[in-house]
Amino acid sequence: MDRKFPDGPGLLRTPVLVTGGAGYIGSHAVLALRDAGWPVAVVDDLSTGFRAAVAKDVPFYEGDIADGELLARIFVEQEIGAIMHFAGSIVVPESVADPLRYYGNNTAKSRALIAAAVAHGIGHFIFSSTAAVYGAPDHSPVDEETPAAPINPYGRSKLMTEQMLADTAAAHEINYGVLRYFNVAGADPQGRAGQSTAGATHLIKVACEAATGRRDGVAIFGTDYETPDGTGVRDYIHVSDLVAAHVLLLERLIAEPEASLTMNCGYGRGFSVSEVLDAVERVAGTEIARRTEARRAGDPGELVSDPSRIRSTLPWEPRNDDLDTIVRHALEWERMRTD
Ligand SMILES: NC(=O)c1ccc[n+]([C@@H]2O[C@H](COP(=O)([O-])OP(=O)(O)OC[C@H]3O[C@@H](n4cnc5c(N)ncnc54)[C@H](O)[C@@H]3O)[C@@H](O)[C@H]2O)c1
Ligand SMILES: O=c1ccn([C@@H]2O[C@H](COP(=O)(O)OP(=O)(O)O[C@H]3O[C@H](CO)[C@@H](O)[C@H](O)[C@H]3O)[C@@H](O)[C@H]2O)c(=O)[nH]1
Repeated sequence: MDRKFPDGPGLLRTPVLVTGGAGYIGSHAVLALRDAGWPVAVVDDLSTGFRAAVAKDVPFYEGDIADGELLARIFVEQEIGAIMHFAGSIVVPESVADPLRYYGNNTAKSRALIAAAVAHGIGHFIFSSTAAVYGAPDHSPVDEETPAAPINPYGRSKLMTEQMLADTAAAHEINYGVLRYFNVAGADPQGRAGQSTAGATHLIKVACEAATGRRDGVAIFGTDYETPDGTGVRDYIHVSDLVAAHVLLLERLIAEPEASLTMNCGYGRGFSVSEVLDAVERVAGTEIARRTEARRAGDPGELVSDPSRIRSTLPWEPRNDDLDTIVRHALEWERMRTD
């Protein structure tokens, strides 16, 4: 069997390099790609990821996305034709405290990766961007025409990479897909992957750790936002639906090599911090101690996607658009933890 044509002639499944494939979202992307028959390789420096998150039979390269020699070797050895770029630093308050680290790891190193991709004729590039590029919009939900106006270094570090990609695709033989994720949560419904991040800061993860006794409780960062109950509102998307969108986007980029796309990735509805904690209590069947703290630096009050573009562009049918399902899968993963 030709590994690029597992179903015979038709869709060319070029080998895909997944950067950050040992991380939370990247490890789910590896599963989704393999489930759909794509050959995959991973590069990850294991700074926040875990070797065990990547199956042993997936070619794994431990190293940095800015290491040009390593990338050149991977591109040749694995006959890479497309990149899904998940590697990066992801914590908003950390980016406020240490901005240069974020501009280094998210912007400068993405530039090195994009340069290597161009130099080696890689045709397609999918980038993990973020709703944080919208900053604190004065309306909700936000569509992609909403001017990007990030309010923290994390969002700015990602927006610059979006801009580099647009300029690069205009000048070179590469097309790209930018997906602006809203809040990613949950775990593989089959229990093959989940979020293992040490010292996680994401609300659903933190709440699940509290529900399983790994934390004393949950701090609610701000109860004075202009939202219905005063706590922050976000659009939580199940990680498996998110990575499914990546696979569809890749097919689209290959089918239409002249076209590049920037799309929100969310469900288009928001839940407040209090509603999320209620859901975790409901699903876990246990109470979570809540304490109120001041707003967190760099946090907008409400961020909800308008998903019209992705819904009209890709044949994307989310399967887990339900807060309790997201929480249930996250909790199941949490309960399987052995560390
Ligand atoms: N989790 C979310 O809610 C969310 C929302 C919007 C966007 N994103 C984006 O999605 C991507 C993946 O996020 P995640 O939640 O899986 O985070 P994660 O920390 O679990 O995964 C990131 C992975 O990248 C690796 N990595 C970091 N810097 C690297 C480097 N220089 N070279 C090689 N590997 C490196 C880490 O070891 C880790 O395995 C990030 O780019 C993030 O900005 C995440
Ligand atoms: O212990 C906690 C953690 C979070 N929150 C609140 O919960 C909401 C969600 O916070 P969090 O889960 O930390 O996500 P965000 O800060 O919204 O950022 C996430 O979502 C962004 C896209 O919206 C991504 O770009 C980021 O990488 C990702 O960290 C916010 O209102 C927070 O203030 C709490 O009240 N207590």
